[in-house]
Amino acid sequence: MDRNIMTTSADEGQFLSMLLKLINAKNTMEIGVYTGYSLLATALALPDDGKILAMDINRENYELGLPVIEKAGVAHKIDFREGPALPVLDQLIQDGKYHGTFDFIFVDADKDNYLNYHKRTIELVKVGGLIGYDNTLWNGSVAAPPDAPLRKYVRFYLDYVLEFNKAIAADPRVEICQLPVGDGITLCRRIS
Ligand SMILES: C[S@@+](CC[C@H](N)C(=O)[O-])C[C@H]1O[C@@H](n2cnc3c(N)ncnc32)[C@H](O)[C@@H]1O
Repeated sequence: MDRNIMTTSADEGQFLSMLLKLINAKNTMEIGVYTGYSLLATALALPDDGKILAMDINRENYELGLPVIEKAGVAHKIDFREGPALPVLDQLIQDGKYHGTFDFIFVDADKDNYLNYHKRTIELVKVGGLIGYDNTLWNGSVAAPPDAPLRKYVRFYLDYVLEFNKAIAADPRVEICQLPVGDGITLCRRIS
């Protein structure tokens, strides 16, 4: 199975929930929804008037998990947009009024676009706010020797993940912390 369509693990869901409560997040974004596991964890952790702008190229998978979100009574917090996330982010930036407005942005979509997402999310998250990038340990492959046997999809995205990890570590606009939760989550706190 393509790792791009697997769900966040239970420990990541618990971590997200705890984190969002700790930072009193209200206005959030999720890039890469799939069937909505991390979306549900986020929606449950936000206050009743909290918001999640959620994007995915596939609405069908989102709708598969939607009854669970509805049953949990948190669907009203979600604004789901079907389609590639980059044009939506560009639109928000162009609009102007969304600059520095998000408390938390969770990125869990196409790994080859993480740097493109970062160029945009850094403008949209508030100073002091957090961006979480999922899968930055990439099945442990980021620390594997060059000749390690890797599954095809892991090998395919490895260079993108390595490039992203290097770039984010050198970005003076954020302080980062890479956590060994699930498949690795890198938290970036915008500092300027
Ligand atoms: C790993 S899954 C997301 C899992 C979800 N966060 C969870 O925890 O259950 C990645 C998702 O990213 C979506 N995706 C891939 N490329 C995308 C793009 N360019 N824009 C928006 N979503 C995309 C896929 O359709 C897939 O549903």
